[in-house]
Amino acid sequence: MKLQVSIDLLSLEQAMNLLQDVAAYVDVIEAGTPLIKQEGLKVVETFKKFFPDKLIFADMKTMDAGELEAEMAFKANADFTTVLAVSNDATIEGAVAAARKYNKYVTADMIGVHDRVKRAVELEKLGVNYLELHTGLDEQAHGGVSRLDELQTLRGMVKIPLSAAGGIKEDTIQQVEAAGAQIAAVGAAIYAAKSPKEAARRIREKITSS
Ligand SMILES: O=C([C@H](O)CO)[C@H](O)[C@H](O)COP(=O)(O)O
Repeated sequence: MKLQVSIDLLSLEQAMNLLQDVAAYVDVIEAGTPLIKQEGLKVVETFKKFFPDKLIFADMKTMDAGELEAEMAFKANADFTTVLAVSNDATIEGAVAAARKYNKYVTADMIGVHDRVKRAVELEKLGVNYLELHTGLDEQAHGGVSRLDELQTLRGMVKIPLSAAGGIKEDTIQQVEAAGAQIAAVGAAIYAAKSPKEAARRIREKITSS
């Protein structure tokens, strides 16, 4: 399982400072949606420029204009972009077309989807590369927790790789891996830790495969 650091900080400077400490422990660097909205896609370009060996994940959370927004992310050197699973199939198809054109990946973020099994099967047919089971920050603030049981269910339903995001911590990372995620996205448990470097190192240590 790959470890992704989700950077929901609000400035490129803060993000780069964080990465000096934690990049060595992660496989994927995520430019969080608020960070992209605050600073623009230059964050994605900068991450790739300074960390060319890492996969760069642009959390665009595209809801419309799928091909256009995915292309914007890939032109900024993202390896992954996200499209919201709740969006129209035409939006998903547009993002998939851009991913194929640039030979990159599109992840469908399942945030807000009610029938996740049904939508997962549809998304696989639409050609997305990854499915992200995601408990968003607002949902977490209202008691939402990681959906490990659903991760296992989806693992049995679709062949494409699964990623997990939302509230993953040092003491749950092994359950995420055991449930069948190929990527675990960890945000606050790293960037808001007293020592982000130590937190990232400990989380990395708990992952058995790579
Ligand atoms: O995608 C995210 C959220 O929608 C805000 O951008 C987070 O990066 C993702 O939920 C992981 O963050 P943590 O829950 O802090 O681990």
